[in-house]
Amino acid sequence: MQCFLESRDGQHEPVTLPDGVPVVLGRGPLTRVTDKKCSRRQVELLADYRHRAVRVTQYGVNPTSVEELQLHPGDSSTLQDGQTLWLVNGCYPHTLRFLPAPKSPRRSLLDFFSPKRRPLAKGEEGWPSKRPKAPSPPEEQEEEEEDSVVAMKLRQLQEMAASAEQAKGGASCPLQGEPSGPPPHPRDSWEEHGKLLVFTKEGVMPSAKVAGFDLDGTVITTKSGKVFPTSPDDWRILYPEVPRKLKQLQREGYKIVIFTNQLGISRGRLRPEVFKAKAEAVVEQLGVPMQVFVATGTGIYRKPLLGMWEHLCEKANSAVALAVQSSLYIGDAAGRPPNWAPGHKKKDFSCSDRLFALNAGLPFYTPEEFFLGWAPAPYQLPPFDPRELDPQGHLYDPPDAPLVSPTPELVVAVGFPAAGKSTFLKSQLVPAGYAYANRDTLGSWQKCVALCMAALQEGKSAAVDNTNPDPESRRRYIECARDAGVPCRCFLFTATLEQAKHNNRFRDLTSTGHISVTDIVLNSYRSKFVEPSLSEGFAQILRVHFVPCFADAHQEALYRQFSEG
Ligand SMILES: Nc1ncnc2c1ncn2[C@@H]1O[C@H](COP(=O)(O)OP(=O)(O)OP(=O)(O)O)[C@@H](O)[C@H]1O
Repeated sequence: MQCFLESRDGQHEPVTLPDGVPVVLGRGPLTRVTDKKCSRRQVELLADYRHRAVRVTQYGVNPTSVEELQLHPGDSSTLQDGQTLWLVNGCYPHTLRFLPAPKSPRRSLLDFFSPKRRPLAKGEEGWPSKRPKAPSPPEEQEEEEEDSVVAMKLRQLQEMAASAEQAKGGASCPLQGEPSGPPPHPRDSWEEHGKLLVFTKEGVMPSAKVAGFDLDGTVITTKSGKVFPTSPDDWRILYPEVPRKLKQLQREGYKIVIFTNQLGISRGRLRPEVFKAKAEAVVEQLGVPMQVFVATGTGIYRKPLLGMWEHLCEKANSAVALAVQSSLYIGDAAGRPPNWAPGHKKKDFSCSDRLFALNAGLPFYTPEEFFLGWAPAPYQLPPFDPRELDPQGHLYDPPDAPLVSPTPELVVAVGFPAAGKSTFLKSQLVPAGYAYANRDTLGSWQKCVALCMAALQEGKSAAVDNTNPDPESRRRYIECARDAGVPCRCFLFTATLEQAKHNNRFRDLTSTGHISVTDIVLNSYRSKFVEPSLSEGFAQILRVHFVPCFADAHQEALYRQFSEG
């Protein structure tokens, strides 16, 4: 028996629903849904093969429907074989299919899977608006025929995955749910993907359920008692419970994976061979086949960013889809405050493990909670939460002020580096004809003043895109506007220091040609900052808020991850 959720409008390949393993679906690459009304974690689906049904639980804000029944957040309902699930707001219909062993198809695959059907909205002709009638024998036959075609398509995908693996010299890896089951990893191996190293121990099995662990402070600690190891063999297993618990997880079908940040490697403080030998020795001592992901530098692989997790999902689990809600992640960088438990005086050095789990949607535990059964400790998340930014938020205050002036003016930006000044001015003012002055590109503030003066004399407006933290830096432009006889407005960008740091990291990851801003530069802005005031000579001060807007879903997914612990 196999169970699939099939996109009725052919938007994506059928999603496998393993028996008893919760699968969370929503906006994202799996469903190809980009609609913001659909949460990334819209519904949880739990298949029950014995009753040929799936329990649907809504997590998202907007309604998911099971046939005619509209759910609310937290509601659950049962989806039966052949029934339709509308992912959100009556859109994105999916049919539940339980398949017996595949039969040989009587129809071409292409008949069923292509050409792509146009997405239909709920109620539109061609989609059931009511529960389907009890199938009569001919309908049953028709359904069986489609079923076998779906099954064959899946088999074909499996064969493609297997032959791709073979072509790479790896083992053939059937998709999850096939009777033969994926084979274990044949031999110990290391792979390198830029700033990512991956060790796979002989015998590792792919699985939908992953038990992920941080390394230092979670699975091992130093023998010396120092915070940092004093030599390559300065390590020991953190708690005696660790190997026992890992073996139990393995017996329960979890794949054990370690995710570790080792910035020292790219900083030249730790030789990769030395760390590799240590990782292999730790795995050996734990006595369980596992994978070890090592982020050797900054960038997308470094926790809390999801590069390592995504690599596991996409390239290192033999095409077996991961069930995030049934997986878990354990780490000691959990944002716990000082004295979080008796005898634990120090606060956690960071929150990056908890944030990594939050970014991935993984259930999270500290080592003490997981291995020792302690009660959850208090913790603090960073002050800036990229998940909370509202794309419908209002852009500036006061809201009744004109954004663009019909008569010439000079606009002076004030804000942290990476607050979003250039993006805003280039998208809002430059298209309206404002000349644009930026010290980074022109080279000096004198050249900025000259460019503004020239534009104003031509009867054009101008905008100055510098941080301008204090009255002295702003005065040059106020005087320039006064000399030209035009008003000068201040656009104060309200993004906080924490958000500016996040934006800066995002910019480093997504664009080239901009020098990364250091914390020293950001802190220098903060210490120089003097709130702009009308008394400096501004005609108006507009407070400009950061309203997120992204080129595509991939960029948004990256921006909305916590990027530093
Ligand atoms: N509204 C927005 N939505 C999403 N991302 C944004 C938005 N505004 C800016 N960003 C991103 O934030 C980063 C910093 O933005 P930007 O370069 O505009 O800042 P800035 O204040 O001009 O920086 P600097 O002073 O260092 O030149 C960029 O990666 C940009 O793509």
